[in-house]
Order: sequence, then C-alpha cells, then structure tokens
Amino acid sequence: MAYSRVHKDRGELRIHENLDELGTDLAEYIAELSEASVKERGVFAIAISGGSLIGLMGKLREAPYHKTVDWAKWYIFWADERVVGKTHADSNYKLAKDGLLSKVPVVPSHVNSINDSVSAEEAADDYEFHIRQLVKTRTINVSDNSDCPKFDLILLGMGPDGHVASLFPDHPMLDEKSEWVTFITDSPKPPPERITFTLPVINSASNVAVVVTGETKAEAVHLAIDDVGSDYLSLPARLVQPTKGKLVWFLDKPAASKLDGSQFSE
Ligand SMILES: O=C(O)[C@H](O)[C@@H](O)[C@H](O)[C@H](O)COP(=O)(O)O
Repeated sequence: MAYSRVHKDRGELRIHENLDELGTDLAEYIAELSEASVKERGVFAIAISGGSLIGLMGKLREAPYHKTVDWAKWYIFWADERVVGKTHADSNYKLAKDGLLSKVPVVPSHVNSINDSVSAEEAADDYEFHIRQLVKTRTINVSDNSDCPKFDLILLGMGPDGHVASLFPDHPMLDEKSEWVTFITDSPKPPPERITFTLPVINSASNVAVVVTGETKAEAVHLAIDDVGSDYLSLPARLVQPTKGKLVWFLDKPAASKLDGSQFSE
C-alpha cells in the first residue's frame, strides 16, 4: 500500500499505488471480514453496488480466495440496483453475476436480487420487506440503537458528483429517515429508475467501504473527506458516517490526488 492513515472523523484512508494493488488489498479486506463474521454469526451479509467496484473485486475469484472464503455462508444484497430486467446490460445483478458470483460457489438462494418485474416503487417496497424478514431471523444482524439492519459489510462506489449507491446530490431521498430502501425515477446517472439503501441503513452497517479510483473523482474525494466547510456537508459521500461501524476508503493515487496533505511519503 502506498499510504494508509486514519482521518480524525472520516475513517481509514487506504491509498494504493495502482489498481492491481488496490484489488489485492480489497480482496484481503473482504475475505477477513467474511471470516470474522462467519466465526461470530455463522453468516456474512454483504451488500454491493454496481460500477467499477465489481471489476475491482475480481481477485476474490482467484487463489487463494476462491477456495479459502466460506462462500456458502455469504448472503448477498445490493445497496442499489437499476430497475431493469436481470439480463439487461444495465443490471447491477448481471454485472455481479457475470463478474464474480457465477465464478465462486455462492448458494443461489442466498443471492438476494430485486424483483425486476414491478415498478421502482414496488421493487423498493418488496426489497425492504424481504430484508425485514431476514433481519427477523438475524441472517442480517440488527443495529444496537435502532431497528435498522446491520449489514456485516456494505461496499460502495462513488461518482464524480459524490453520489454513493443511488443517493444523488441535492435529492430529497438524502433526508429519508424511516424507509430502509427507497426509489428514484429521475436518476441523473442513467438508467433513471433505481432503488437504493437509504443513509440510515448504510450508516448502521458494521463496516462500510467506499472504493474510488481515477482522477475524475479526485475533487469529489477531496469534498467527501477533507475539512471543506459547510457547503459540502450534504454531499452524499460525506453523509456516509457509520454510527458505530468502521468506514474505510480504498483509493488509487489519482483519486487521492486532491486530498489535503496528499504529498504522501511511500
Ligand atoms: O448502479 C450504479 O450506478 C452504482 O451502484 C453507482 O453507485 C456506482 O457505484 C457509482 O456510480 C460509481 O460507479 P463507477 O465506479 O463505475 O464510477
């Protein structure tokens, strides 16, 4: 790793020399959390997003992880999903299935994808109901200070505008406090119809990792992490603040290039 530091209130920053190194560290991080969670709870409830994240998780398909991770104990969810058919090129489910899930021995019934045959609103309601059932049985843990689900790990990407999951800047869904899963029909990033975990769910997780690469995101990384004043407090990525859980940023050097004090020593 090129550099690692703990920010006073924005979590741990892991800044990598290149994508290969980032991918190795990310796979190791996920495998360690999976092992700890299976040891403690017997299962690992992980929520993933779309975008470049899935490619960056690719080392999990390789040695040693394809054989050492207890894949049968994984329960997989989506922190956000595009409301399209599961075989559609835009589907986050398809992206993850083609890129990872079909290459490792996960249990098909543990793959919790959205209902793709209903409206965005109904898909969000259905997904929340489904998650509620799994919280009841503690397949998904429950938060200590609310009734929110406590995922063992939520993995997020971030857009150049600072969006995470499908929570976009200045959108009323950022204020959603009671729903666990909500929907959007006017997403600025296509496709327009999506469902997404809300901030209370993201911030109740035991672990949240935001994986960001590339120079086009450097400004948003700076605004999400550095002390930049009150104008940016509502940037979605800045609102990722796990209440009790641990936040880790996986960055490559270009994405980290505008961070204050980013002249890191090796
Ligand atoms: O469905 C989606 O669009 C994603 O879940 C979204 O939140 C993604 O993670 C970011 O837009 C970053 O995507 P990139 O890493 O591809 O830029």
